[in-house]
Amino acid sequence: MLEISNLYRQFNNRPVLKAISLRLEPGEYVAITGESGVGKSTLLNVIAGLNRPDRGRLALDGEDYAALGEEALTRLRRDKLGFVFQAFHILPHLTLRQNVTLPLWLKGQGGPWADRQAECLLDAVGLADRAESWPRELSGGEMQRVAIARALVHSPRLVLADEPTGNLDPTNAARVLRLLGERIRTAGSMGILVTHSPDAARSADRVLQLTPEGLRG
Ligand SMILES: Nc1ncnc2c1ncn2[C@@H]1O[C@H](COP(=O)(O)OP(=O)(O)OP(=O)(O)O)[C@@H](O)[C@H]1O
Repeated sequence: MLEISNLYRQFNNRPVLKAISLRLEPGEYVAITGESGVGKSTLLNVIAGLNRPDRGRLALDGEDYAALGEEALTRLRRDKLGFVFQAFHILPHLTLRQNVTLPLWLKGQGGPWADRQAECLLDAVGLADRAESWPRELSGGEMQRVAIARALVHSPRLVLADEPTGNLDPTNAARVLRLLGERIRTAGSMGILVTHSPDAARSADRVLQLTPEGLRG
């Protein structure tokens, strides 16, 4: 379960996140929409433990972030989170298969089994025949699909996806949204999708609106 209560975060004395509360049960998948600059990416970064809140409680499966040092937070991120960033963060010196396998390597799960998981995910995002390609050979949308495959390969407890269909055509967007929803619901994990797209938001179970006053919906 993800529990967020009364979270605040400001930058240079300017409040960005104010009184944010959210509770996600296993198997739940929500979309967060809201105006540009309202703090959606900041909220995902705080939930990912990449950014500490100024106030408020944040706990994943009962583990309170405030009680975790940097090393423990890194471990939580590695073991329990799958993150699709707006700037994909695909490693240029690894092939697509290696990029997608990376979260499994980091958990100490390498070898043929891990390769098969990566191939399965690359297939699911329509890139089965590109496993040995290098990131420099990819289009923006292909890169985005690799990032989604990598975020899901280790069956994380919580998937955080920041505008994951921003660079995709309607067919691939629908494919990726279906994959995200299916994986989260069948694995009983949790998902937060940040998007400006009403179509993408509708693919989640609930749509929440981030406003300067908090999360509504
Ligand atoms: N490290 C930082 N230092 C200072 N200000 C920041 C920092 N990170 C974010 N902000 C500010 O916080 C506000 C929220 O940014 P954020 O990227 O979370 O918005 P967003 O809702 O995701 O926007 P968009 O929909 O345009 O991607 C912005 O005004 C941004 O300038």
